Amino acid sequence: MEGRVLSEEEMLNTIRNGLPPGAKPKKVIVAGAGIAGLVAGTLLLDAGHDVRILEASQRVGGRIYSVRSPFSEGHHFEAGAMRIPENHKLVFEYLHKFKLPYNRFVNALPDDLFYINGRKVRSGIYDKNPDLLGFPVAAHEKGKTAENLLRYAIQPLVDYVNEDPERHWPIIIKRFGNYSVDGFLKHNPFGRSLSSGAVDKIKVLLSLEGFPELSFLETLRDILLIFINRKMKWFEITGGNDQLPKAFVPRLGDRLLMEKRLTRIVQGPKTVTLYTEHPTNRETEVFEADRAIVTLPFSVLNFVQIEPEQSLSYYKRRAIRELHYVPSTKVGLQFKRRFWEEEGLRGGKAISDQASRFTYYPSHYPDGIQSGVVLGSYTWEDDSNLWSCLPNQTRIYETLKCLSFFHGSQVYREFTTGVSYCWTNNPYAGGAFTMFKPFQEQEFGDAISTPEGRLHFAGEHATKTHGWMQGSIESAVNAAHEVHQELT
Ligand SMILES: Cc1cc2nc3c(=O)[nH]c(=O)nc-3n(C[C@H](O)[C@H](O)[C@H](O)COP(=O)(O)OP(=O)(O)OC[C@H]3O[C@@H](n4cnc5c(N)ncnc54)[C@H](O)[C@@H]3O)c2cc1C
Ligand SMILES: O=C(O)C(=O)Cc1ccccc1
Repeated sequence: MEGRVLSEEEMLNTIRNGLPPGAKPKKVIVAGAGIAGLVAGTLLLDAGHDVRILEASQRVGGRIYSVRSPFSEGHHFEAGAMRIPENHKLVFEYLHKFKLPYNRFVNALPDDLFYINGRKVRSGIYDKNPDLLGFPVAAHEKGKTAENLLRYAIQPLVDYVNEDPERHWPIIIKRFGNYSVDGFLKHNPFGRSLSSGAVDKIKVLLSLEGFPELSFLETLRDILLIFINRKMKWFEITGGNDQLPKAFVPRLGDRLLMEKRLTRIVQGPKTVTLYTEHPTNRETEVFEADRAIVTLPFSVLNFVQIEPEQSLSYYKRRAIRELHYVPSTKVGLQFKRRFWEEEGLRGGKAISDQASRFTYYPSHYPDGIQSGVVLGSYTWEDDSNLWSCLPNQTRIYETLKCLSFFHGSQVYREFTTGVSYCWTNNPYAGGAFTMFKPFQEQEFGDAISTPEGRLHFAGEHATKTHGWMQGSIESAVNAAHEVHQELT
């Protein structure tokens, strides 16, 4: 990201101690009350600026969304952000700041269930005999797990980055930013090409199946280097991740203005003006400020008129038009009894080549109850598009059908209620998170976060940590520093 190179230590220090003193107070409008808007707004308010946050919906949190209805007994399911890797220090800094309790999110177990190519195998058994799943790999690829095969393909790249990440990542992006997932694995630039069967094995087992045409480097950075790290510990906020965005509300009070959908921005010589509309009664309002921080996903920002158009650079306007948003659908199902635990699944997951793809079992539930909520299906990209065309009840029925392949007909007897959520259909998100397509990172990656006139930009798209709460917080701290230090 050009112009914003705060180190992790500087960002942690800002969260702990606030923005540096002495800046001239400004009128600041923040568009969007997701975690990025809440962080940026609170930091600037605490530093003495006159802040308002405009949010289109009726809740804070955006893509952090703990769904509690129609579940009973204190249950919920995470329609958005569900797990926090231990190295996402900015997220934990806020969990500690707000004294929010958190517990382990059990991302993988040796008892994880695979139901692939018509074969049902436990993860631990598959590790010992990777050919059990029947992928048509080449002779020299036999006996290797999906992780082994991936590590073989990416090791020269990983070694080069690890030599000097700061200097080498930009070189890697220039050299390999045009590779897709399929392209890099099947036409490997290091002479380590994999067969189609081996690439399919990687995509099905390492959750890349939805991403074949996306930027390989992006999937490497956002998914592979994190998810294949078996030593990584994962966490979740006990009782629901929405407690994090909600924790900002008391400090913001009436500076948080809900049901104000941003429709137009006009940049003037001395001020910036934001126009909003009430989502239902269409009442319009006007807000003028010295600076504005836009945290809307670029997907939905396409519906906001920004004037004069030339006040945005060509590359920024192109990024807003072209940046890719990953579709994602989740289905949460409540059961009377946590039958999966009898199969060793206290947390952990099931991976299938059925439409459900990924299933996650609860790592935690309210004390003293027998029931449990399972994330029955979690899909991305093309896999999610299969579900977005279905009504809620059909999604629930189809997910139960997939789960019955793992757990038998008891799933129907134990099922009590469920709900699904499709981010493609959310008018304030337009998808789950950003991921670059080939070439996009080199062509306009740096333009995403750069300020333009009196407009600043934050959100998960405005970092290189796409798809994580950590990325949103990184971008928010950087944007808050930018606005704070501007002289006018
Ligand atoms: C399915 C899914 C799974 C995920 N899993 C994880 C995970 O496990 N761990 C993790 O760390 N992260 C995960 N993430 C990513 C994480 O949720 C996001 O990176 C983060 O919440 C984004 O925050 P944000 O503030 O950048 O954007 P958002 O949360 O999208 O906030 C933008 C806000 O702007 C509002 N808005 C939109 N349009 C307008 C408008 N016109 N006017 C006014 N307001 C508007 C929206 O309502 C929203 O509140 C996941 C996301 C999804 C969708
Ligand atoms: O952990 C998850 O489920 C996420 O959605 C995080 C993520 C971020 C970027 C790519 C894929 C998944």
